[in-house]
Amino acid sequence: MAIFAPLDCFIYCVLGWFTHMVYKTWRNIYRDPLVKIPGPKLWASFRLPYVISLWRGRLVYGDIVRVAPNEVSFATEAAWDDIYCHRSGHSPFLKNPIWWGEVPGRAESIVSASTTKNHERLRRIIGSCFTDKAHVEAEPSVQQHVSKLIEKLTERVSGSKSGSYIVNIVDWYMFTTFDIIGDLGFGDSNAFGCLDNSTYHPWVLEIFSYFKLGALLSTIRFYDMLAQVIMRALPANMVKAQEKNYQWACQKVHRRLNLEVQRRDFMSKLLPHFSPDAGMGDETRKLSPTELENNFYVLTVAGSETCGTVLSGTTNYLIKTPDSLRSLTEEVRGAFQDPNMLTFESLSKLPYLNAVIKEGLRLSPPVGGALSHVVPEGVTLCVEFGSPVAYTNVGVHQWSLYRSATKFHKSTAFIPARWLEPALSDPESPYHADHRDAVQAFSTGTWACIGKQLGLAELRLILARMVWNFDLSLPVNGNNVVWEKQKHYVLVQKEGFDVELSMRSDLRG
Ligand code: HEM
Repeated sequence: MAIFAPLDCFIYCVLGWFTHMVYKTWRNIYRDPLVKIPGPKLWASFRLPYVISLWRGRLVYGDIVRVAPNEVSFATEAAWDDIYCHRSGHSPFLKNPIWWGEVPGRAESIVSASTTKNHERLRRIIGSCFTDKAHVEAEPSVQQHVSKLIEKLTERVSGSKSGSYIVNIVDWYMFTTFDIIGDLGFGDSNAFGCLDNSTYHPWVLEIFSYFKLGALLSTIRFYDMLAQVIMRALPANMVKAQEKNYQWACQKVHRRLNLEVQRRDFMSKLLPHFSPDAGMGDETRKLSPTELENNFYVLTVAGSETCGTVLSGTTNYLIKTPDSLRSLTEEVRGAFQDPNMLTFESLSKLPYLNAVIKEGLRLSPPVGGALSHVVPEGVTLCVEFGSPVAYTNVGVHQWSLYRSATKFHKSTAFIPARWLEPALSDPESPYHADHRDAVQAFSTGTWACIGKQLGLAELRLILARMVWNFDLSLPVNGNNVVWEKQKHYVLVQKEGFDVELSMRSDLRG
């Protein structure tokens, strides 16, 4: 009987692995059902180039691109419906579990629900926080925090000898959006106290660091064994800090749960759907305590960072396109003599403000990369490229779609007019043929943003109050940021930038 020495065994293993890799690469490039889909051969051969690109915070571009052996990124309007909307007679394209893996000890949330049934159930329950009635009831809280933002900035501007004050506006927007969500979510108008203290609450800062870390760790899940090793090797203090961060939010939830007050916040809407004894496994059941905790955690993050990004991006473009800023300022000031007249309802009717926001969502979507879903069996997608591609990861790449020169005239320029007359109805307008329906920054279909109405109302109110109260400009010596040069780790890694604020001349005291 031949006995292999350990060195021989090792060499045979390496040779075997090498042969397997060569075969796999050859098959990925020449025999895979996705071979007809355009994309760099290297990316089609291995997942590593895609992972490296994500690690570097860079997004990939192209209309339909095979970005990894089993992943295709779409920048086409049709893909919105194909991937994210219910298609009669077809199974749904479920979320890619790589990005929404289970966290041990936590119940599923609306964004991580692994089955359609549980997602439907959670969406129905959480939807009670976002009805038209809930929207009206949320307005006083939102108004209160936006007024505080203006008050704090006014103090700074009026206290400055030069008559103007330079602020890192990203921070101030984030202070505001987190304070709003802290109030609506935890029923505590000072849950984070960012505006009052003019600084980030430590919990918020920690959350920011987890965005990047979470995205990086998710990419490791593409390599199952490596992921297991790395997850086990994570420093204990890091894991502990993350758990502490989560527990802080849970405590806030329980504090609110025990408050015997009538508040028109998210909890007041969820209480009828909550039961401390709710068990698992029954799709009609009420929210259990751990579900309540995790879903509040998700709402807090989903409802703040996103709005902060769009406000920051839109302002960044506005201060660099003075004509747009002037038109917006004139519209808002011309429509309202008093800041109390700026309401959810009245602002929803301002054409230029809404065009500015649409353009802001186009050029600074909070989730720029593709929201990855998995193709179910028996479904065809992008038929021009061949056979059905079951189990392929697919998603609409918002950043590529919205900046595509074939879909938008002067696609990288900030032009609110593309959303208004005459662009809408005049075929002579260079913007008439723009693919406006392609812009779905809130996503669409089954998993679309449940907080869209609230998000839009916040964007309108904050932007409108800013230009109603202040003259905004790009400071000569301030910290500037080119929005499109920032890195993306699923969400935009926002760098702060400065805006110069001065009181509008007729309000100077
Ligand atoms: C400008 C503001 C916002 C933008 C652009 C935005 C964008 C998005 C996008 C793209 C998704 C889809 C995510 C996915 O498929 O995984 C989403 C989902 C979601 N958003 Fe928003 N969002 C915004 C504001 C808000 C606000 C204010 C809230 C709540 C307070 C919120 C709560 C949620 C929730 C709970 C989901 C998950 C929905 C589901 O899976 O059924 N969002 N949002």
